[in-house]
Amino acid sequence: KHGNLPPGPPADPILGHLRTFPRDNHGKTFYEWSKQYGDVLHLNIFGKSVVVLNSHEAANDLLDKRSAIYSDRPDFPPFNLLGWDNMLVFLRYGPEFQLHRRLMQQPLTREGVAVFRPVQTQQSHILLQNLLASPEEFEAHIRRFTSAVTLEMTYGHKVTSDDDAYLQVADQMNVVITTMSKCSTLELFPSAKHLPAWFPGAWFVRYANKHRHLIWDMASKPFQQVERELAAGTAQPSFLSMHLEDMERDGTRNDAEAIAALKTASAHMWTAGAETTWSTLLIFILAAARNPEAMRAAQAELDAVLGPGPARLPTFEDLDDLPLVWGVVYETLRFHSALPLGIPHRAMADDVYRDMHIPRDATVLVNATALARDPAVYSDPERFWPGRYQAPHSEPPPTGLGFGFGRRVCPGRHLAEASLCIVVASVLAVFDIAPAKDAQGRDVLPEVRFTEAITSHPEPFKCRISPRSEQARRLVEDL
Ligand code: HEM
Repeated sequence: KHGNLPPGPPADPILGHLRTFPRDNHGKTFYEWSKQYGDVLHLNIFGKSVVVLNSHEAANDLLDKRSAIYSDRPDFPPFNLLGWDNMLVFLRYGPEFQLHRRLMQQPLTREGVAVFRPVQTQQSHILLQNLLASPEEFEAHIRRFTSAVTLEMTYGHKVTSDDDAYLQVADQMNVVITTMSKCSTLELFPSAKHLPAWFPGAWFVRYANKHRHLIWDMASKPFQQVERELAAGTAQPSFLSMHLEDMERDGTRNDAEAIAALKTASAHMWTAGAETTWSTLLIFILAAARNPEAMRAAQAELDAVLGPGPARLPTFEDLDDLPLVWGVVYETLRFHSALPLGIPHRAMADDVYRDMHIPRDATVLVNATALARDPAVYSDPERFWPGRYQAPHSEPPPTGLGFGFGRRVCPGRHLAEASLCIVVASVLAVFDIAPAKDAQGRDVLPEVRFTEAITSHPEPFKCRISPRSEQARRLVEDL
């Protein structure tokens, strides 16, 4: 009655695509399949429909234009076990979703996030100092940047040393997030518990039970501290303090349900924002080490705006004059997404698209690898080319493939873009990033290898990060 399901590779009559479902390289495999079968693919996993969208057209048509029926989420058993099912990212579409979405979105508008600029600027300066002192530890320094920025933006808590108590809880949270995000795409399906033994086992059940208390440490202790600081009049402006002050004003401060939602939303800033921003900044460093020419063009632009040398460090006010720095940020998002298959959506009703039947309850994935190479949108897609977003080429920024679609689009995208942009501008202003050298002094280009999970980041790699000039070194030393 609804027409045929979208095409896909041949399926086993009983197991469906279970054996064909790629165990790694999901994005690349789906992309290859899409060239053969079309941009909308259908897979059957234990009788459950999985639809993979491989073009901007399909993603926009379904997730944006028909968002009224594509804004639900499937269940996420591993994360439910952790007690995270009441976090926005995992919430089913409905009134609770609306409440959490409002809480997240309100302070994080394009204009609203400007209040966090001093925190991002200060922490980016600490990042520069750390990179100068021990450049080979860039991964840890970037981790510290995202942790400190998230803690201060969410709770107004300033990290002043590595022994900071909240930083330690945050570090533990980071480990949990990284470990849990190793759940493969297949483990996200409720049918995962029926998977045969050759699939990764139910390791996450034990792991989740052991670590579920952490999120409450993260949610409760800083929350109480901000309440105390507000009472004493010493609270720094933060996501949480701004919301609590608003609630005081509209008389909802004693509404237990609203307070519980706010506590969860604050902890969620962490689980949703820190890992993704860290991964994306590592992807930037990898891209920079592999594409020094592309970076030199952005560095020339920085010198023109800041004065040669550079004469000073960039500020947020400079960013409007730095289209190539934005180009590097956009190319980083396009080069590899920290969420290569986005976060799964769920179809809330039967639908027909281009004569194809999309069944109700189908899990709908967006394949960022394919969108990054969409011939209708990007020319010469394998080339890392920050200039593609400027006139006369004016290719569109990879907002959808980076931050998602429709009513579930990432509410932290303006905050994330601000962090990415100020770090990329500051790092490129003072450092050259180059491939590591082998024993014979030859360049060793870092390989393009990423971890395979819900979130994804580069496998450990080496590169050289060194000051661009004596003036650049002094600028960082004098911070
Ligand atoms: C570079 C950094 C980031 C990237 C690449 C990223 C990407 C994404 C993507 C692809 C989605 C899925 C959208 C969809 O379902 O269509 C998402 C959702 C989400 N992101 Fe981000 N994000 C980043 C940073 C942040 C930050 C800093 C926050 C903190 C406020 C945040 C909060 C969220 C939340 C709460 C959701 C779930 C929204 C919902 O289900 O309605 N993200 N993000």
